[in-house]
Amino acid sequence: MAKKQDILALDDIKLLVDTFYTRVRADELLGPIFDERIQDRWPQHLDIMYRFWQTVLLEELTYQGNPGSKHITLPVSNEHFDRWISIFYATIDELFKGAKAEEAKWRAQKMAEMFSSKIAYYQQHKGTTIL
Ligand code: HEM
Repeated sequence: MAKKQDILALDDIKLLVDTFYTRVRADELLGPIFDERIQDRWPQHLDIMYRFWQTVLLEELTYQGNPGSKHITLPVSNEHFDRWISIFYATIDELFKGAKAEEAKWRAQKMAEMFSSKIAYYQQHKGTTIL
């Protein structure tokens, strides 16, 4: 197998995103939640996620959006975020190695913590957001 490299270009981002969401869709816990919300918009979702990670990791500013608002009403809890993070980390570690690969895991973990606390607040306060 070829030696693992860091996430350096858009093709690397596409490989990461495609591999990760193929696994997410096949996962019995997360797959139905994504499919229920995204339905037939998977090509668009993948394109948004290429842009998101391109902006975060490569500093090429192609993503504009408000990810928090897309997650707040999802029927998820810590269990779902733990699964998301575990699939994401495994995908990164299998495909890449280096500073950007570590940064991707760190960023995802921070966003998971933020989404998870906002969602918990929303669920406990009958639909009030703190966004
Ligand atoms: C339980 C965990 C998660 C679930 C179930 C989930 C689900 C979703 C779904 C269904 C969408 C599409 C929303 C739509 O188009 O209507 C989405 C978008 C997105 N997610 Fe997540 N997500 C999770 C965790 C995360 C984490 C940890 C990150 C951090 C990198 C993340 C980043 C994003 C971004 C950037 C978008 C695009 C928002 C936009 O349209 O601008 N998600 N997520």
